[in-house]
Amino acid sequence: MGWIEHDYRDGDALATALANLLHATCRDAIDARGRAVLALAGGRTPFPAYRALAAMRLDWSCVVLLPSDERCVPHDHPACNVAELRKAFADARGVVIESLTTEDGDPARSESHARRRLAVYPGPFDAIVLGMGQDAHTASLFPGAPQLRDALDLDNALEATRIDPRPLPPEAPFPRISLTLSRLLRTQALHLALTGQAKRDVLQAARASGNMARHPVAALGEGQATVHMHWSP
Ligand SMILES: O=C1O[C@H](COP(=O)(O)O)[C@@H](O)[C@H](O)[C@H]1O
Repeated sequence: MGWIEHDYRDGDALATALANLLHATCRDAIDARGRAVLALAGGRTPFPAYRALAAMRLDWSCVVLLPSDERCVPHDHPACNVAELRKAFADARGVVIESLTTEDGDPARSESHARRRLAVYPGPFDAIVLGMGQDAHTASLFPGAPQLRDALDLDNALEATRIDPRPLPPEAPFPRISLTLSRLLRTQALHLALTGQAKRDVLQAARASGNMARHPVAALGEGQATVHMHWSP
């Protein structure tokens, strides 16, 4: 649909603003439907916002969180996104945190597991928060992955897919499970959180090229939801 850019003076301001937006989203969804469902990126960037959100008052037993993507590692591995989400929301009593992977992180079993869990939440997400890597991947839609083409196909009815990044990113060299583009875009609100000028430049180049195979993040503009880009230096 379109992109709206929100610039903040620093990471704290970004975290506070994003946490306030997500809090309002959850409150409204709980009032309207009795439940809020959020999909949340892993990595490092959005965690200050998640921690700020977790400290807010909310009927957390009415909130469901799902990772946007996951590394295929055992759940006690330091690179596991859902383990980091569980830590960030440890004080949010009653919150339900779904996992896209099996406990052992086996890629094939995790892909089936993710599809089964997603089928429990057929409606649009109330909000999704995404991040972006320096290579323009978002969720785990990595340029060069053999599964990328199908994962970006908006007619693909599958909601989650295994992704094998090529080359494996050195900071997290694992196969992944990612929501597909069609599932990522089925959301009432779409937030993309970025820090640093280098990532801003990558996003600008991605949007200018529109080449989704090289810059998967550019595909976020393909849906009905406005992409709210939250950036701080
Ligand atoms: O591997 C991943 O990377 C991206 C970006 O992470 P960041 O640490 O640079 O913020 C993240 O959005 C994604 O969920 C994660 O699996």
